[in-house]
Amino acid sequence: MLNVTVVGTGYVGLGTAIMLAQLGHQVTGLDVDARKIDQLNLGHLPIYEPGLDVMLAENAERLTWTSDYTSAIPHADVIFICVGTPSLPDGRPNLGYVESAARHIAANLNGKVQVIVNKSTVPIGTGDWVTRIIEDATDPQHHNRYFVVSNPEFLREGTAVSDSLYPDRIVLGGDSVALQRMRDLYAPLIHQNFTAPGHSPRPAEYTVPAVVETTLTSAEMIKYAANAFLALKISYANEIAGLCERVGANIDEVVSGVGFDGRIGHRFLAAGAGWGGSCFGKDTSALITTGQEYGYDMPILQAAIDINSRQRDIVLEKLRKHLRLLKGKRVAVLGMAFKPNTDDLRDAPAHDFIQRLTQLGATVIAHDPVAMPRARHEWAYLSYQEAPSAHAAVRQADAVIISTEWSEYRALDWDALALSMRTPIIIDARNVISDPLTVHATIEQIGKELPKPLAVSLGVTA
Ligand SMILES: NC(=O)c1ccc[n+]([C@@H]2O[C@H](COP(=O)([O-])OP(=O)(O)OC[C@H]3O[C@@H](n4cnc5c(N)ncnc54)[C@H](O)[C@@H]3O)[C@@H](O)[C@H]2O)c1
Ligand SMILES: O=c1ccn([C@@H]2O[C@H](COP(=O)(O)OP(=O)(O)O[C@H]3O[C@H](CO)[C@@H](O)[C@H](O)[C@H]3O)[C@@H](O)[C@H]2O)c(=O)[nH]1
Repeated sequence: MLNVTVVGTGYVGLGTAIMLAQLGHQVTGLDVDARKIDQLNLGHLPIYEPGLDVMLAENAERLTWTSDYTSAIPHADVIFICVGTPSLPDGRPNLGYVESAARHIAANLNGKVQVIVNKSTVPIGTGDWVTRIIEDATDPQHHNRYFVVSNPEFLREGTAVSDSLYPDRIVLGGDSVALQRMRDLYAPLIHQNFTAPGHSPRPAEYTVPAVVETTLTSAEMIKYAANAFLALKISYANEIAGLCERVGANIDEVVSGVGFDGRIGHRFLAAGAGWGGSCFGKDTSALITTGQEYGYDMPILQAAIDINSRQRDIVLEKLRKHLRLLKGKRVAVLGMAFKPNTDDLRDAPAHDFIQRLTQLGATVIAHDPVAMPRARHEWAYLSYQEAPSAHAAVRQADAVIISTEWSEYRALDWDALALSMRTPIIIDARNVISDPLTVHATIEQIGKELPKPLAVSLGVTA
């Protein structure tokens, strides 16, 4: 058992802290946001992440929450930095939170061997920079006792529990002494000999994670290269989807046929409204700006970003094709979170849809199964109305955009919903309607040319 402190209790910090407690470690979670710490001390999770609340309760005796660096750092064998690194306007990550965390950590180190782990996604070279911050602030006699490691995080929101407990790989970059401590820390995960929680059992096909040990620099690069490749894959699927629409092919059939090639695979080829979230946009931009700093263009990544932005325009164009003038129209937006099973609204396509529709004079009625309370604060500057259910959002609407593929939207009786609309125009930007030909509505999906709609009761046809 090791003493661990996790600095930053957002999506990654919470996942990390609670996972490490599940492995048997004694963990302190630290955040400067006192409201989050108060909530955690009451046993409440400040984010929505399926299964994490149960794991928090199950491991309560191994978890402590605080905002106080002086009590959280000195006793820790391993200190994780999990603070945010949001984009600056020029695309570079804002390292102010990392710097502040590093300075506070440095001021409270204890002179014994301690490992500081960068889990935040940080530009290449940040590990060395954090080392300098620590060395500048500490007694030179102790410098050979403090080690900085890069251990990037690969969890996805919505599946953070299983991604943390059953990862594909653990990437560890740094000096050999520090990596030995990291292997000790992760031993139950590496050998998969911890007690798995009942609500997230080990998947039958899962064995053990690969452990990839590298230099600090390579570990930092692995994180960006992985995210950029996933973003690229989705943009590629969206680009092919556009051509499918023009030549009469069907993207689902195309992806199915392409993905059976083991070199390509089926995952991350779902065409739709494009990628959102806090990572892909930020990390592709960061990689491009790193390239620029070294005089090296990265045109493939720029194309992935451009295609992703165009994809949001394409969704709105599909709407305007049928609705023409938006002024005075009532448009329902189903799904506000950037993906299902999270309340995270960062870079969600729905944000752009709501903003642009209201700018064009439409009234927007939005619904999300879990993200509406968060949107009330974070999107307070947008003018939309909330609906208590998907049914209520769609009733008497002139059109609906499905912007997030929540399973509850897949399960809706779309034919009945279409009947409740003023004009049944459905822009299914996530291809959730499995049998569009049975719905009496004008339906647009991504990457498919749908036959003419069934007779539409209120007269709008394609
Ligand atoms: N969200 C994801 O799915 C994901 C996955 C992998 C990697 N990452 C990376 O992990 C990092 C964290 O992302 P996140 O989504 O958890 O961010 P987040 O915004 O949800 O959480 C960051 C937390 O850090 C706290 N914080 C800021 N400055 C602090 C300081 N000086 N001391 C203590 N706490 C401080 C904030 O109050 C906040 O609670 C980012 O670099 C991100 O790119 C995120
Ligand atoms: O085939 C696909 C798969 C995803 N998406 C979209 O892509 C975005 C990102 O989805 P996902 O990757 O599942 O969610 P994140 O939680 O953002 O996770 C990504 O970003 C994290 C932060 O770096 C990494 O840790 C993860 O490995 C990486 O998958 C979402 O808007 C999805 O709707 C698609 O459009 N098509």
